[in-house]
Amino acid sequence: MTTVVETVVATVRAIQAALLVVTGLQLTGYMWPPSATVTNGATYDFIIVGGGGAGSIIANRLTEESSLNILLIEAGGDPQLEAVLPGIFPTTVNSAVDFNFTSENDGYSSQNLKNGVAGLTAGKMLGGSTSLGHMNYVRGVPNDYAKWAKATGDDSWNYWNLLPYFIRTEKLEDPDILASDTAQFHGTNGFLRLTRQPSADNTPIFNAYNELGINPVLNSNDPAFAIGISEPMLMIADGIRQSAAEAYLRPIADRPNFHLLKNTQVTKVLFDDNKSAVGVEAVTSDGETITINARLEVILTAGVFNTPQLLMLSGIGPSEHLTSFDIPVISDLPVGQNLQDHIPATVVHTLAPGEPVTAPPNPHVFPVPLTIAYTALDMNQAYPDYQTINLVFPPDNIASVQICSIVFGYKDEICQGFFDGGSGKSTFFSISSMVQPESRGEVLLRSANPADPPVIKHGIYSNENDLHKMALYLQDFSRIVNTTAFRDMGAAMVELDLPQCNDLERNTYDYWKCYALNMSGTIWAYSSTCSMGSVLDSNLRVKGVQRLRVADASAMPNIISGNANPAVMVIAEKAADLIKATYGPSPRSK
Ligand SMILES: Cc1cc2nc3c(=O)[nH]c(=O)nc-3n(C[C@H](O)[C@H](O)[C@H](O)COP(=O)(O)OP(=O)(O)OC[C@H]3O[C@@H](n4cnc5c(N)ncnc54)[C@H](O)[C@@H]3O)c2cc1C
Repeated sequence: MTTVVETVVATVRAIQAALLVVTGLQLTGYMWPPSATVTNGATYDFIIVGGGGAGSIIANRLTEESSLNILLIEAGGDPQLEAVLPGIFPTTVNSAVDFNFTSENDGYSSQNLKNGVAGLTAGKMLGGSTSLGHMNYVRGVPNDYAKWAKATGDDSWNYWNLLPYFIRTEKLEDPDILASDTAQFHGTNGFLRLTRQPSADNTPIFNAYNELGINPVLNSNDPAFAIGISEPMLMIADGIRQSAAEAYLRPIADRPNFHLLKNTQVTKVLFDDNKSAVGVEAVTSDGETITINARLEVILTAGVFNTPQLLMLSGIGPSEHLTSFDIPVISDLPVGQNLQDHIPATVVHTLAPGEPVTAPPNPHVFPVPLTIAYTALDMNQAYPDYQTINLVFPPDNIASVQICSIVFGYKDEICQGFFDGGSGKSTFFSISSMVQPESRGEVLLRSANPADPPVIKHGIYSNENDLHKMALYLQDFSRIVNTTAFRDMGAAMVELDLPQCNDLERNTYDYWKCYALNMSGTIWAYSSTCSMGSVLDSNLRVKGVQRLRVADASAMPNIISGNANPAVMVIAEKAADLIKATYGPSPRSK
């Protein structure tokens, strides 16, 4: 007999196939800048590789200087309907607009995920992962950025010096926050429109957290906020996803100095004898290999997995690893070596029928009521230990299966267990993630062929201390079921059949440790594979070579405790300023 999970997965696959057909109609084509005609041997002042979260911003800012000619090269094409409508993000996973990377099965962690691996989704289209991400906008705490300043030895990377960049990016449209004392920390004239989606359904959740000593917070981007629960800002406005493509590329479509080459994969950065980056090699949509010259700089913004792969293919990386693929070494650097990710595990509670009442689905909004809590075992800490994303699903709602099976990639029997356990009731779906992991993974070359995906060793729980801490965090979170607010809603945790943990007494440290080890995958906050301080200097320049920068999520020295994208945006905004400062107002004279 076909299970609910199998039916839902088959339905999503059918929707994806239908959307692929709709793609041919190019319904969203009018929204995006057209592709330029770029001939073999053409020259631009700057070449930006990757039109995602960071690359779109840098393209926007550099083309503000009318004397500069900018080429942005993007491996994917236009974001289609599923990437524009915020409510149907699960249909983008494992589709044509996802690079579909996975971690390697380490035979240890993530064993209750399909094939024992985490699905490391990465967007392949204009806007990159911001065109398929989950649109939450939480910057993290000043302590995160203090670590950046320490790692780089450059105070310009601390939170307070980055604050003008946060402000510059934002166009906050939430009336409550704008009327509050914390409005001073936000911008209203930037490109990125931000809203919130308060819901009465979250009230019991706030009450439960309050009982645990975790207070409701209006603004999760208040720099004084480290511990608390809030309805976060969302990168959604007027029913449209505010991807980097929507926010930063659409408005510059008509700039004559902006050139965009879509559906083209850069395969190598080219250097002269002085180790100066002079251009790139790329494969166009019709399979032609071309070279394009950069008069001033090449800027890599291909994301956490592709940027290190591209660097290594170009001779920049760990020398022994490159030599094993007969790649001549130009600069021996620990590229790919510092991969970090939040470490999440999902717990589901059922609520009594009718508790709470949720609105019908609407593709223009975030699909369910959402809160994010930041918690620490030591409540006096200036930074959180773990984050819990709380989603409330109406009874027998298949969206919960989509999130479980497609987005998180849990095995069918796990998602069926969640679904059956919640039958006839609303469910409270909580994803608790360690936000300051000590574990590290790595990105390696699979071969010297750019068409082969990189080897990604996710590395979660490679540091045993993380597993110990995660057990404590899940045990800490489990207290919620005993709050009056949850008891009033008849809440009960859904018991899963976890072969690895079934012999352990429920709710003990050992049980949660087993649960964490087997239920943890990814929450897509990956960062730091080409970190400032080791691979890059604090001006985002690749060490040991000239005229080459990296300015995407891979540049972070360490992961931040919020969502990744706000941090990526400030890196990109600052990169643009650094580049403008280097080349001055008349770059052609340099
Ligand atoms: C499923 C998911 C959910 C997320 N949810 C959130 C969230 O709720 N909030 C949040 O803040 N962050 C979220 N993130 C993270 C956020 O989207 C990323 O941190 C951010 O997009 C990273 O920006 P980037 O520029 O480093 O990479 P990307 O945005 O991934 O952009 C890289 C771009 O480079 C292109 N590219 C790659 N290789 C090449 C090549 N060789 N040649 C040419 N182009 C190339 C890609 O196609 C892509 O467009 C999420 C991410 C994912 C995957």
